[in-house]
Amino acid sequence: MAHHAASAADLALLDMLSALPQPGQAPVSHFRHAGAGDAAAGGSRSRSSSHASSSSRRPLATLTALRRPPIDPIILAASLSSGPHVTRHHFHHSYGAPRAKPSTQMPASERRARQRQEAAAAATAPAAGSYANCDAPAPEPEPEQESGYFGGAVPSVPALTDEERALYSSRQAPRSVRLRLEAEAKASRERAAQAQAAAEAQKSADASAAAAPAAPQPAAAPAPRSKAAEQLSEALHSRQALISQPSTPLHLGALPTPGVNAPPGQTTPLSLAGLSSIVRPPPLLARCYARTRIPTPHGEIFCHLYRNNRDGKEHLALVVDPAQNSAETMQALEQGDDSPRKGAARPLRSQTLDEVWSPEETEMERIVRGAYVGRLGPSFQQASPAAPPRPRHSAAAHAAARLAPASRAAVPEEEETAPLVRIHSECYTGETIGSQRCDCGEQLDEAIRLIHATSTSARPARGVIVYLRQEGRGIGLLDKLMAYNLQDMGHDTVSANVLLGHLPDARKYDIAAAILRDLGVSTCRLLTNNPDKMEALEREGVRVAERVAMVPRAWREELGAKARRRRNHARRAKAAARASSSAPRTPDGRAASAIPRSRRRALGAGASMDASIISQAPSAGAHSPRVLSAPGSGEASENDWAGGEEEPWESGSEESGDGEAEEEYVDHILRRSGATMLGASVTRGPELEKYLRTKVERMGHLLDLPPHEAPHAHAPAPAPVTQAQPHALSQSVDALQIDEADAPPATPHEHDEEDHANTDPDSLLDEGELHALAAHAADGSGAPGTEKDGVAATDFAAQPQRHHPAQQADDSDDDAILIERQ
Ligand SMILES: Nc1nc2c(ncn2[C@@H]2O[C@H](COP(=O)(O)OP(=O)(O)OP(=O)(O)O)[C@@H](O)[C@H]2O)c(=O)[nH]1
Repeated sequence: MAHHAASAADLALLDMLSALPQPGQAPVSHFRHAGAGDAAAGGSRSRSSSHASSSSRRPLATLTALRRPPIDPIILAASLSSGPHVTRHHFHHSYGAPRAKPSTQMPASERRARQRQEAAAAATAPAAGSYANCDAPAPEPEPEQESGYFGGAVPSVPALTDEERALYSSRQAPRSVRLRLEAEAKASRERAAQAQAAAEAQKSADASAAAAPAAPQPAAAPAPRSKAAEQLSEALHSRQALISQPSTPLHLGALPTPGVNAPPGQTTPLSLAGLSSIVRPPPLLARCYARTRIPTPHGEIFCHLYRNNRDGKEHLALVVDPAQNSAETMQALEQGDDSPRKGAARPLRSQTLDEVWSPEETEMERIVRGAYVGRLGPSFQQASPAAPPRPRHSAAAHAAARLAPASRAAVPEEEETAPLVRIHSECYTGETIGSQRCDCGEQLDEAIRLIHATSTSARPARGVIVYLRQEGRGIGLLDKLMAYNLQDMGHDTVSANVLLGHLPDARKYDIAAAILRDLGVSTCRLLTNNPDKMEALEREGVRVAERVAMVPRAWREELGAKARRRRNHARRAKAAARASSSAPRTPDGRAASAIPRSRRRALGAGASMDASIISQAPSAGAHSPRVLSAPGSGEASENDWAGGEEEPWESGSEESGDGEAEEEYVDHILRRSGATMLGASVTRGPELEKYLRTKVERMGHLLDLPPHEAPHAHAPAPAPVTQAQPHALSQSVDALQIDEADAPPATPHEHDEEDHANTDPDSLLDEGELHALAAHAADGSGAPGTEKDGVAATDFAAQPQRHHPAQQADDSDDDAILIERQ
């Protein structure tokens, strides 16, 4: 590097850095902010002696303006103590004789004269402290009293201790070494290429001159490599070997994630330098750190907390499978009987949880983190059989193994027992504060409920919800909140994401697949409408045997109600004719008219909500969702939830007065639906409709829009908004306004329909109904079915109450209910 003379500013800076305190004065590195005491001290100080103090103290105004010390004390301390390689050009140089620093208070004429003097001196001799002195012989030591900047004795710099050296020394090789290594690596690459070319040339020459084989060319002797280069290449090779051998047992050990609480005494191949990031990310490893039982209103689940070496987040798996705690099954697994008994599914049990993390780990420690069998109790604590770390396969290896002919033969049996799986992404707003902008809370609740609903007399419920911490489709809560503001300005979820510089969906599912693999899930029935999730899982080696649709509750309710209204109309006409001869009675002998209207409405709505467990009508296609059977409704029903066929609980309920279907409904609607979270009941509203429509129309979600949501012929689907459209925002707001203006006015008939729907007996319970039910329970005539399940109707009066337009129309009905009761 070319050396140049230091300017006056350079010197001023160096002076300040190297200013050392006079005896009895505060050291430079203290940088005390000037307080009242300082001000007083400063005030009494003479101007001539203010040099040192101006270095160690800064005027109050400057400090206040900067709000920080003038020089970072840490950097200063590091440069003062870290040794020659850091401060070579400053610390080890002689600065020559001290020179007075131009004071800002100096008269201008004096200052200019001084500068002229300095310039003349600089022109004739190398400036003190300049790089020109680098290789000059060390100057004669000057008398001590003259060598100090202040004319006083300069205390010698204490020698560095080893600890300090270790603390401050850079771990990066000096640039010269790095350049040399690079050059060597390049040269060796070139030599290898030359050798290969020579070998190929030789081969072809051999082939052409078969009769007279040419004398072998002497191979180019490999140039001797430096030790550092050898080490580097060795580390790279072992890293690559690790990655290319997916079946090598990889003990998770200390994950390279900050804050990860790794079990002690484990070493990991991942600790091989930071070189992995140069080559490619290390193999994904996910480990279950804790498992615990959570009783939910839907049933028991086991919450597993996973950590991984990819994103530093704690993801969860909610597992439903009573078999996971069976000591017998675990024993069989321990003895190497990996194959499930005929017809029985392999328990959904975390492999990493049962591993022994260190030889020092006690049984109690294992139990506390969840590695136990049976049901924990004060007098029962049994650790799970200690599993040795088993080889974990990469996604690619898993996918390859799955496609092997032997495992293909096993697929049909697997399909039968494949657990219901949902990959759910965190949504604070939807799940925790009950946002009606999305249906995330509802979907999580529905997934837990559906998994429990798979329980039959022959087979217990079995399924997993992988709860990924990918808030806002992977863009984080902050950006999601900003996306909501853009949505309020007229954008949809896709264009809002794009405007914020994200993909419409920035999520990944590799960690979800790793978690599923750890739980022993290789084939699943996936609860989703999102084709990306299915593809991602397949790519990661988890087979999606079937898609089970997630139909928004509001849509099911609405469409089911419409169909039922048509059917019930005819029925009511028949019933009215019969009513004239004999009044219908309830199972407990009361006349139907004695049942509060709210309850009758609730009973009528049963069909729609029970239809919630029936997936979307099957249609042609590889991923057509299968219809799930309703709990207690017997066999799987092929009913079209949107309305053609009669639902099982409807048949005869009006005619026979059988209260079973009604109780089933009350059980479901009051105890189960929306029981887990604030935002989990039924999500509704125009914003939700827009959210869902965007998913279907712009993100390819496999969901049929209900008739009122189907795109209007006059309103073309909005074009995708890209970052290149500067006026995208205003265009889209305009489009929104046009949309509204273009909408055909509602006919009086439509209004009738809407009012009818709002007060229709098929609609869900609203606030008034809940109050009425609570009051009914309080006067001793609690709804049958609610008490049967151990949940009093009064409990539900305390449930979060929803306000929606339908409710206003219902208010008058609620008055009627109260009057009826009196
Ligand atoms: N960026 C963005 N994300 C949203 C918005 N509304 C909801 N989300 C997020 O979208 C995610 C919803 O994901 P999932 O519940 O897995 O559902 P999905 O991807 O729609 O697919 P399904 O499996 O069919 O339910 C959650 O992380 C929400 O936080 C929005 O307006 N913008």
